[in-house]
Amino acid sequence: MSSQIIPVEPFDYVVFGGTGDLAERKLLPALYHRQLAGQLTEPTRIIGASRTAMTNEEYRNYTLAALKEHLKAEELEETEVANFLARIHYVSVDAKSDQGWDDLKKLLDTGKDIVRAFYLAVSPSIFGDIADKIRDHKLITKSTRIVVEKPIGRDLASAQALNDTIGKVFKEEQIFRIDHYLGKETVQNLMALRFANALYEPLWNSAHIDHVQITVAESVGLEGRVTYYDKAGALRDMVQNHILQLLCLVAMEAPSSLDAEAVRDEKLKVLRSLKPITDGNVEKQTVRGQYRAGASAGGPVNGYQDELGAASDTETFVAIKAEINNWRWAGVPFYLRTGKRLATRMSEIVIAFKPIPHSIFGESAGRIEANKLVIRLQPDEGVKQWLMIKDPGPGGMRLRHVSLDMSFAQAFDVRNPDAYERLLMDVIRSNQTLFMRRDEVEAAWNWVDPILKGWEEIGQKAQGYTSGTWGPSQAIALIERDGRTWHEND
Ligand SMILES: NC(=O)C1=CN([C@@H]2O[C@H](COP(=O)(O)OP(=O)(O)OC[C@H]3O[C@@H](n4cnc5c(N)ncnc54)[C@H](OP(=O)(O)O)[C@@H]3O)[C@@H](O)[C@H]2O)C=CC1
Ligand SMILES: O=C1O[C@H](COP(=O)(O)O)[C@@H](O)[C@H](O)[C@H]1O
Repeated sequence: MSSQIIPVEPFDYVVFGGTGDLAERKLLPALYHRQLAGQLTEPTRIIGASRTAMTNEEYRNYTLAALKEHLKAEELEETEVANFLARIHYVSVDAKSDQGWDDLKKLLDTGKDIVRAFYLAVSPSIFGDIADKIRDHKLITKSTRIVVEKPIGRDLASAQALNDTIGKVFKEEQIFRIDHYLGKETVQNLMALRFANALYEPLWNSAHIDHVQITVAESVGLEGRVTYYDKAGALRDMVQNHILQLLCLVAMEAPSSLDAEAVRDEKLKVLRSLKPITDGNVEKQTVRGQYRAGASAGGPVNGYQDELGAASDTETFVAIKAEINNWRWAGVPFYLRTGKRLATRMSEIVIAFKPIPHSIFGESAGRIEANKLVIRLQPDEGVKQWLMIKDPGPGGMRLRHVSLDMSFAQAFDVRNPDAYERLLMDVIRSNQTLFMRRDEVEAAWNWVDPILKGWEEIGQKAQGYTSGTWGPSQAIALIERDGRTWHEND
């Protein structure tokens, strides 16, 4: 089964930070995949831009090396690779001086009538410089967009300042704030599951749902992003953006359509309904953790501070009991957790339904488990609905908890595209549905800021946990205090 690929109109994608990690690992491979899928049309160009001096030829070799490193050999079809490399250009540009900007303008002027996208795959500290240079060198055409990577700020004030800086040069409808989780297939499927089926929506509220769990577990550690991560920590790195976006998709009302404003209006209402976690309850409702030496699938691993080479209290794990103050969700806790160097790489959303009100089965039938809907985001994307059924056979009424499984890999014989593939093309299509609007980002910080402040004020320390486990024991206590348990990997 395959879905139809609709080509996009020709574009110039200028990737500031074209020699950086994100471009190498994600952006160039994603754009190549779109070439392979037949989605790129003539005269599309991809223009790397950063300070390093390089010729077009050298950047094509860099791109080829990135494709070889990050894609499977069978994906590198000779003709497609050659066609893709022909689209690649490079301009040495410094965000902080006038170096290279005239060259960039000259190159872009040869594609004046096509869509122009500027991707800021650079440190946020130079977003403002780049936006100003784009304006000063008159690089904005009537079909220009700008793509902004996370982190958008480190608190509400800095996010507002960053949004102001970019907003001085670009209109909101030209600004695409990436949250790559929104580009993941299963995350979009969450909307399909909720709003393309009549089955769940009547049950999707506090009358029928006991609680929700959102877990984004990583088995990797710092992965070289030491300087950034130690200043950020798990709350800023994962919760403020990805996890809150997942929470919004679970909790929002049905938007009137898939239109960007309709969807983002509904997400915003959820963010604004989150009950603040402030000094008084921050200790009870949040857990900070940091990995210590332990094991990963590849063998023994160092602790966070050994990797960092310095003492640090930055959290690499966070668990939170969040609550939403509205009619649909009053009294339904959302347990959130994310961390690095956990037992396995696994992201999932668990909708835990309430138990049946009365059992007609005797004790011999066994324990009746409450229904659960498990939406697996990665790996092994799919959906499992846990139900009670009768154990087959003549041995009387014995009940069993079993799952109806829908594995996407088995149901659809297609490659699961990387999130960036979808998002990069949505920018060209000018579709902002899967991008964050300014007010959403700021509403998310508005909820996160008091937690950060609370941690500082009460001096809440990161609890050590052994690498390769599920985080500090306090995270288990957080949910068990409420008579519930984290869903086990099955
Ligand atoms: N890497 C990842 O997995 C992710 C990254 N991000 C975000 O993406 C952005 C880029 O991250 P990443 O690729 O890891 O960073 P890197 O440090 O690997 O790359 C930074 C890039 O910026 C360029 N650069 C630095 N200074 C200037 C300047 N003055 N003018 C022009 N170009 C400059 C560098 O090239 P040169 O030195 O040649 O100028 C380099 O290409 C960051 O905001 C990060 O938070 C977000 C999610 C994931
Ligand atoms: O944005 C980020 O996401 C990655 C995890 O993304 P995934 O697609 O691999 O689940 C995380 O490792 C990184 O710290 C964070 O900045």
